[in-house]
Amino acid sequence: MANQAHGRGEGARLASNSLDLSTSLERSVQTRIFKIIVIGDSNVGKTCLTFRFTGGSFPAKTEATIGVDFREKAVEIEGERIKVQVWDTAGQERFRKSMVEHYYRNVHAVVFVYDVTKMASFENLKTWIQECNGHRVSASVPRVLVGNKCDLVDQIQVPSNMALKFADAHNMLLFETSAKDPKESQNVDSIFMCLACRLKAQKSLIYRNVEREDGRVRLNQEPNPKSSCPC
Ligand SMILES: Nc1nc2c(ncn2[C@@H]2O[C@H](COP(=O)(O)OP(=O)(O)OP(=O)(O)O)[C@@H](O)[C@H]2O)c(=O)[nH]1
Ligand SMILES: [Mg+2]
Repeated sequence: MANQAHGRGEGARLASNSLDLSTSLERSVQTRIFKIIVIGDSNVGKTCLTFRFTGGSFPAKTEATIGVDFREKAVEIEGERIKVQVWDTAGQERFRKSMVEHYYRNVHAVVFVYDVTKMASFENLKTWIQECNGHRVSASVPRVLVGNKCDLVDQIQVPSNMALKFADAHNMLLFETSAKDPKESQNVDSIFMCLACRLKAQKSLIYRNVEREDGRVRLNQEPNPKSSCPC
């Protein structure tokens, strides 16, 4: 009797263990990773923006990025857990040249950053876009423009309307924000959340098209019309 009870307990434990294992396997298999690169001149605040998004604070001190720093954040969009992998790239030519190929390989989205208090960093965006295009980044890869350091209100050199015009001409959304100002942290989050939402919707559309070709229908892959996308 005791054995039987023990046997049942063991069986139940085994079943529950294998259920746990399959659930966690399923979860890890299903977690999609979106690679987002952050590009722009040195000193515009790429490291601070990525730190604000993934760590929730403004770093007390930063040094010029060498090569790349990876930061990851798991987010949940419409019930799906997604890993946003942010590639914080180096703005200085000498610290990036051996890495450039890696930045653009299999990239899912691009964030171009300029400093609103430094006109040169805005003018250089043309060069950054050229570099991106030169690495055969597909037109379907979403791109956004970020004007950082808006907290320095007395020093602004790049007017919003000029930035908006540029963003429109390049089919990008514009975010003007500050990595430093805690009141702007939600705005910083929405840069990455907006891209993650777009990528999720894009991939859902791809599934749907493929399945139509197969002659099958899976309604649960349809994009949600009541999307919680922040943009
Ligand atoms: N006032 C203000 N300063 C900022 C902001 N973001 C960054 N900074 C400052 O700008 C400087 C450069 O920031 P980083 O984030 O290291 O710049 P970066 O673009 O990563 O530079 P590289 O790694 O060399 O490409 C640091 O002194 C930051 O404290 C901001 O929103 N407001
Ligand atoms: Mg940096």
